[in-house]
Amino acid sequence: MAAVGITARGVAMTFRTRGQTNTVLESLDIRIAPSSFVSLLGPSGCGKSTLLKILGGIMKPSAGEVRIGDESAQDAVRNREIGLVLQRPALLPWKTARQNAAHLRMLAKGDKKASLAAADEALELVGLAHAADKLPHELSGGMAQRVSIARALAMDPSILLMDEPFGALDAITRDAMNESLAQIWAATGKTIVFVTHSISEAVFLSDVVHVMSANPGRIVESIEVDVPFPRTEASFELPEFVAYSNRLREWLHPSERKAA
Ligand SMILES: Nc1ncnc2c1ncn2[C@@H]1O[C@H](COP(=O)(O)OP(=O)(O)OP(=O)(O)O)[C@@H](O)[C@H]1O
Repeated sequence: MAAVGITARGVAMTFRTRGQTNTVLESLDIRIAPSSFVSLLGPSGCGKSTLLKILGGIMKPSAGEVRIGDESAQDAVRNREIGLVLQRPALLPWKTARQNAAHLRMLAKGDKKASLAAADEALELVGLAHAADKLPHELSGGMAQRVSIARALAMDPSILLMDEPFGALDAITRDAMNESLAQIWAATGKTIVFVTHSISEAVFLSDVVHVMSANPGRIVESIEVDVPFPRTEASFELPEFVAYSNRLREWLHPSERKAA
């Protein structure tokens, strides 16, 4: 499917639980360009995951409107335009990597042969073709997460939503996954919305980083990251990479700025 953009206007989200009202998001506007890589960065509990679900039509906001391309968010979900990758890969333990990668597409479309072909292509893209016949217990954490990315890609969504997909991985694996994801993005041109706590991950991957603050969650700054592509390990050393990281750190840890 062709990549599309997302526009959200006046989004608010209030949860009511056990008589308590919690306004998590308020008066939030965001515009995400087709084929862009956008990160939502902010402290724990500021509403990143809630915003991600609203942008992907998975959760209905209390107020405001979300458009995905020229459709309502609900229509985009119905038309299976949204791919989702979460922190835990949640693979079916009795299915091979290939069968897991094909699973959602098979459920959605019922075309076994085409689903397995799409899974093979997606596994190739995530660098896991050699492990297609392995069962989940034979995969490392990074490999399992690659399968979950392949599972989302096999659906050929217009938008890929990723909620801290590498948060449970060790630092070395995480760096490798980030390099792979940058390559996948370049190869597919998908619109990717990525939730993270990590400043360096956000700068490395994104062309726009939206910084969120808490209580209620708002976007306080949107930074276009003008670091040349393709980004590699060497990108971390570039003065502009360090400058963007410092600027984001000041937003996230204002007390450090005052103390400095
Ligand atoms: N379904 C829900 N019902 C009630 N409250 C919710 C629900 N989902 C989220 N919340 C509340 O909304 C707030 C924001 O949660 P959210 O998961 O969006 O934050 P986050 O920035 O992604 O956090 P983290 O980085 O820790 O994952 C939290 O206070 C959370 O308790």
